[in-house]
Amino acid sequence: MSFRIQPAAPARPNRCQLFGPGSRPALFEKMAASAADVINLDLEDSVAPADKPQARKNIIEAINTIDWGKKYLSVRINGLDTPFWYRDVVEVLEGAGDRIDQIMIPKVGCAADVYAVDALVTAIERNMGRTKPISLEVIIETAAGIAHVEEIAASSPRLQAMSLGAADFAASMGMQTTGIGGTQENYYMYRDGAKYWSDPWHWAQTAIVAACRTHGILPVDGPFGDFSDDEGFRAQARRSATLGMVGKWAIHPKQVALANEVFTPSEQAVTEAREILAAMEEAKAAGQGAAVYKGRLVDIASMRQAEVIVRQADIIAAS
Ligand SMILES: CCC(=O)SCCNC(=O)CCNC(=O)[C@H](O)C(C)(C)COP(=O)(O)OP(=O)(O)OC[C@H]1O[C@@H](n2cnc3c(N)ncnc32)[C@H](O)[C@@H]1OP(=O)(O)O
Ligand SMILES: O=CC(=O)O
Ligand SMILES: [Mg+2]
Repeated sequence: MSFRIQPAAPARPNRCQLFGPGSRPALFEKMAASAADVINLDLEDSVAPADKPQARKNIIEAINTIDWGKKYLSVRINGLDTPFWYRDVVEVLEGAGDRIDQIMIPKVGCAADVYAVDALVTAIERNMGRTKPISLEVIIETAAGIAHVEEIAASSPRLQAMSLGAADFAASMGMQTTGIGGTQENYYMYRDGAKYWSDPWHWAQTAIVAACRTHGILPVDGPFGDFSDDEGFRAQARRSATLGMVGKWAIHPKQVALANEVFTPSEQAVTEAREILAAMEEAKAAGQGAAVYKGRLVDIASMRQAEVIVRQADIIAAS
């Protein structure tokens, strides 16, 4: 227990983050027309080193000229272990005007990584007289990142979201797989001649969710590489939603509808949540802290659970 009240995460929809390489400007209009809540224009791993300068120019032009509607607009910079990141921040923030909302920092390994970017962003904002603050999101995708996840979650008031990056995470951890998210063939229990697949991403996801929820940050599931496997994507996304994550990346446009489907609470779930709240209001009016709803116990903790679902639905409805 703690006397501190857990801070709420930002009240904006973050069901799907659609990625596109900064070196493929032909995709930008399509990204803007998609149903993703968040757009991530990439300067990092989907852009070859020689293309980084042109990708920055493409992104700046796109931010300034395309109608992005209500989308939350984020640019993924290069990691702090590269010579590219500072120019990414300076050029994009100086060139992109007020429409850009967020900078995504990949491969964050400690709180000081976020501090360094925060310091640079703050200096640029002051120099430009920018009044709308830039927010930050980070990717946990290294052994150091997951080892320091809690201090990273606490690192900056600008920090709004944290994703698990399954591809780099697997590489950094030395995992014996080239699969990006989802079921891994060799990660199974064996009994009586049958295999039971388990979830190798589970513990990293729960560590991220706990750190995020402690500090009022949106926990997000990262990429699912096999974009021809809709059911695999759905299963991964449903596990993430059940664990407390609010959304998932799309690395191909066909994944956007799948993520929106999973991370939008169903009508049935919302109705049930509202009925639980009503049942508990009735119970409270009768001086009771517990009640029976559809044959099962509900009490004041059930109200908090129901409120999570109602809040998600309200945020989406208001967007
Ligand atoms: C894994 C670790 C990470 O860091 S993931 C994040 C970084 N990676 C990325 O940003 C990659 C994003 N995705 C892509 O670059 C492309 O979707 C890849 C996977 C290469 C596939 O491209 P392509 O072969 O063109 O796909 P396709 O022919 O099936 O496309 C069908 C229609 O959809 C379009 N499309 C493609 N990608 C996007 C996208 N990211 N956003 C919006 N639209 C996209 C295509 O242009 C094509 O459109 P049309 O039907 O021809 O009009
Ligand atoms: O950046 C994402 C990843 O999976 O790696
Ligand atoms: Mg990565």
